[in-house]
Amino acid sequence: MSRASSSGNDYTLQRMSSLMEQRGKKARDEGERSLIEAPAAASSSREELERAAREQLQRDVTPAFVYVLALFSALGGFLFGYDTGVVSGAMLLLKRDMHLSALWQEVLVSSTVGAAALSALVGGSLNGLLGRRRCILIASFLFSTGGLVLSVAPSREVLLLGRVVVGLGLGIASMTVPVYIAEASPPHQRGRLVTINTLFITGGQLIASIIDGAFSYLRRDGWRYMLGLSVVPAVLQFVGFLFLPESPRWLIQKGHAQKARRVLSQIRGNQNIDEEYDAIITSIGEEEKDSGGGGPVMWRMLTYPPTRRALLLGCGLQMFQQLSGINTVMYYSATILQMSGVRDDKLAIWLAAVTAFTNFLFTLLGVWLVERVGRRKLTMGSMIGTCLSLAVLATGFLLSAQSSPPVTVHPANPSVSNSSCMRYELCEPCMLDPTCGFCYRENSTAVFASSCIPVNPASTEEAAWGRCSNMTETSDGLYWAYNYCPTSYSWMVLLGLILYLAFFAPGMGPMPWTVNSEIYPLWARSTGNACSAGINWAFNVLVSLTFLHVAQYLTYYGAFFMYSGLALVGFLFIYGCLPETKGRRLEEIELLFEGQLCTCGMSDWDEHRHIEYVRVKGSNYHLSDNDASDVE
Ligand SMILES: O[C@H]1[C@H](O)[C@@H](O)[C@H](O)[C@@H](O)[C@H]1O
Repeated sequence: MSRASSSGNDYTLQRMSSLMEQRGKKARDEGERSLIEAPAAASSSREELERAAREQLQRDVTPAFVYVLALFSALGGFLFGYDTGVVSGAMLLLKRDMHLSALWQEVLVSSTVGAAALSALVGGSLNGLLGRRRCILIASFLFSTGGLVLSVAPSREVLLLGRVVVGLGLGIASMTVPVYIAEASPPHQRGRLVTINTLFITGGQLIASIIDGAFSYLRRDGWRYMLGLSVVPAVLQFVGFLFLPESPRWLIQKGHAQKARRVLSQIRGNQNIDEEYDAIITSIGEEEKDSGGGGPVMWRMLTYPPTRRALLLGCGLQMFQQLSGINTVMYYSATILQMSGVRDDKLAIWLAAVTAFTNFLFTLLGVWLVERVGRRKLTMGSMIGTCLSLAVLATGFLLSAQSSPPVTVHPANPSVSNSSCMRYELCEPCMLDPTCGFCYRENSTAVFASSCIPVNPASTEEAAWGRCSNMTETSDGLYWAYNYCPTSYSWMVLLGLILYLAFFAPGMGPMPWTVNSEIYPLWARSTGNACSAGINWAFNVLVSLTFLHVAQYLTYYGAFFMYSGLALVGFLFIYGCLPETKGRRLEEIELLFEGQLCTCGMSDWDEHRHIEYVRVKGSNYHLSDNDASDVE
C-alpha cells in the first residue's frame, strides 16, 4: 500500500502490533508462555486489541507537555472572553464616573471589536513572517499594556487608546492560538485541545461577569479593577511563552529542520516522530507544486480550488456563528431573565453571570463530544438545535407581544409635553422605544394602573419622573420595566434561552475556531485563519450594532425569527460543505477539499476511500473494490 496508509487507522494498527509485542514480552517475562501459545491467542481478539491500542494511545501519545502548551496558549482565549465580557459591567460605572455620552459608550465597546477585526487580518502576515510563538508573545504584550493603560486612564481618550490596544491583541490571539495548538497536538487529541481554547473564551466571559458583579459594589473606580485585572493572565501568558517552543510545522516551513525535530520530540514525548516529520516535509513539497507557485497567498488560495473551498467553509462557519446571534442572546439574557420574574435590578448584573456560566458549562460538553462524535455531526446537530431554540425564543416573544398589557394611565408632566412615550397605547411599542419604560402595578393576577414614561437618561433603572422615579425596594407592587413587558409567556422565552445555550455552546461556539485551525494547508493556514477570524469579529460588530435597530423595525420576535432563519441557512451550508476532520493528520485534511467531489455527507468509509483515491490519483492507481479491503 502507498504512503496513503499513514492514516489514523493505520496508526492504530501500528500501535496494536507494538502492543502485541509488549504483551508477548510481558507474558514471556512472567513465564506465562501458555498465554501466548494458547489457540487464537484467547485475549487477542481484534476488537479487544483495538480498544487496548486506543487506551494505550490515550495514555502515552499525549505527553503532559502538550497540555501545558495548550493551557498557556488558551490564556489567549481567556483574555478574548474576559476583555469582551467585562466591558458591559465596567460601562455601568464608567458612564457615571466619566460622564460618558451614549456615543462614547458605544465607541468604547465597539472600538475593541473593530480593532480586533483589523488586527486579525494583519495577523495573517505576521504569523507567516514571525511564527506562532512570537505572535502570541506580541498579543500578550498588547493585552498587558492595554490593561495597564485602562486601569490608570485619566480621561476617556486614554480609555479609548487602551481599548484599541487590547483589541489589537485580541485579533492576533484569536487567529494564532487555535493554529498553534492544532499544529502541536497529536491528531487524536487535536479537536479537544483546540476546543479548550473556546472553553477558555467562555470561562473568560464567566469570570468577567463575576468580577463585574463583585466590583460593582465599589463606590469609586470599580471599573479600574475590572479592566485592569486582565493584566494578570496576560503577564502569565507572556512569561510562559518565553519558555514554550515555536510550532514545529512553521519551523519546517521556514527551513529550520533540526530545530523542528527537537521541538517535535519534545512535544511527542516517547513517540517515534519520524513518520510525522516525513509527512510534514512531503506535504510541504506537494503543496508548493499544487498551489501553482507565485503571487500573494490570498490570490493563490482563491485560484486553487481546494483552498478556495476551505476558505469559503472557514469564513462561512465564522459568519454563521455570529449571525445566529450568540452575543445578542448573551447580552440580552439579563432582560430575558428579568422578564421571567426576577425583578430586582441589582440582580441583573449577576444574572449575566448565570448565562455566562451556562455557556461555559455547555462548551465543556463540546470539549467532551468533539473527539467522540466528530466535528461534522456536532456542528450540524448544534446548528439545527440553535435554529429551533431561536424559534422557541421568538415564539415566546411573539406570544408576549400579542398579549401585551395596555397603557391605562396617561399622566402628564407639564415640563415634558412632547415625549413620544405619551402616545403609546400598549406596553409593546413603549418597550421597543429606547427612550421609554413601562411603569405598572401588579397584584397576584393582573397588571393594572400602567403608564408609559420617559426613562431617566442617567439610569435606565428608573423613570425620569412620576411614581416610577426614585424606585426603592419598598415600592410595594409597583414595577418599572425597561426593555421588557410583563408577560405570562416568560417561561417560554426562558426555555428558548436555555435551549439556545445548550445547543449553541457545544458546537457552533467552538467548532468554527476548531475547524478553521485544521482545514488549510500549511502555506495557507495563517492567511485562512486571518480571514475567517476577521469575518468573525466583523460580524460580531455588525450584529451587536444593528440589534437594537433590527428589534425596533422587526420587533423582538421578528429579530429572533430572522436569526432562526439565518441559522437554518447556516445548517444547509454546513450540511453541504463541512467534511469530517476528526482523527486525521493536518497534512491529510487538505485532501478532503481536493477533486470535484465534496466529501460532505459521505459515510466515514466513503470518505476514507475518497482520500485514498485523491492521494494516489497521480500514480495511475485507482481504488477498486478489491483494493478497498487493502486500505482497511
Ligand atoms: O466562540 C465564541 C464563543 O461562543 C463566545 O461565547 C462568543 O462570545 C464569541 O463571539 C464566539 O466567537
